[in-house]
Amino acid sequence: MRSTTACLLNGKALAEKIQGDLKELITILQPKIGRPPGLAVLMVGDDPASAVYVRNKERACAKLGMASFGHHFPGQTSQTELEKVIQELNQDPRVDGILVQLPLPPHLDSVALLHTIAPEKDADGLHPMNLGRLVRGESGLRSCTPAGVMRLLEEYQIEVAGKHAVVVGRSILVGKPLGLMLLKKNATVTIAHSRTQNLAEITRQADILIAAVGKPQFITGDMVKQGAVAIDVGINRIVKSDDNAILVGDLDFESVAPVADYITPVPGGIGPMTVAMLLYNTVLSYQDRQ
Ligand SMILES: Nc1nc(=O)c2c([nH]1)NC[C@@H]1CN(c3ccc(C(=O)N[C@@H](CCC(=O)O)C(=O)O)cc3)C=[N+]21
Repeated sequence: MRSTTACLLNGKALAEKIQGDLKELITILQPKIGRPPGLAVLMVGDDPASAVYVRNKERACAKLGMASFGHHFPGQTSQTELEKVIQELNQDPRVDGILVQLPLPPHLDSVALLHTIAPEKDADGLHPMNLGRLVRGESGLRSCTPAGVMRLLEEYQIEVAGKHAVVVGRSILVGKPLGLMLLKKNATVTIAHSRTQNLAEITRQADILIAAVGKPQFITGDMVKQGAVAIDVGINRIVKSDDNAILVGDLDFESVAPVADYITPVPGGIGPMTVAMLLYNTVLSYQDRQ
């Protein structure tokens, strides 16, 4: 047994630093451009977790001097109506970034909606044009959560080239784009998922292990190699026996931290980085559209 525990990758602190830098950049750009950057956030229905994230995003915008345009629709809003709103936002000169909060109610076709967003305003990097650029290794707007993971690794000067990165989870929001970003940085990438056989055998090979499965405390210490970098993308609200709710990740922090060299906490890890990268994308598109 080692007596040491992993070094914490402080996403909250880095997110604050990034937002401070963006605020300064906005102060310089705004007199030239004549308006602040604007982010439109579309939310459909009343998922309480989504409502919290949307509020966080709007608060962060306000702190930076950005304009946010919140569009909250009832759960039964039609595809056609949402597409119409997105088309108007595409044309709206005050709007630099458009984000459709996922997941959407099941009657809506989220892929078709994401296709409606103008690629240059696609703050979430989920339009096929931006995903295609990512596949080709070209520059473009990048999905916020995976971009946040890469930025955090960079900040702590964690070597990616040549390392074995194992991403657990294959979602379009995180797993797939993150696999491509790691590949671009010359990692050897494995994407594991719910149908992977002998998962622990594979995760134990990871120099960099990323948990993005959406299952609370799913990855335990015995699945992690000594000295690995453990990144937790999960955010799960669980209710304890005393009825208090707490946030936990997809990593079992207690058992992973003693084994890993670096670990991200939840909260305070990748969550705040996601918000910072969303604001970063919006400011990039603000700068580029002039
Ligand atoms: N189109 C789309 N893009 C997204 O980026 C997107 C989405 N849909 N749907 C939902 C998920 C979730 N998400 C989070 C953002 C910030 C925190 C965050 O700030 N978390 C804080 C704690 C927040 C709390 O206390 O609940 C932390 O980890 O420290 C968490 C989760 C973005 N998502």
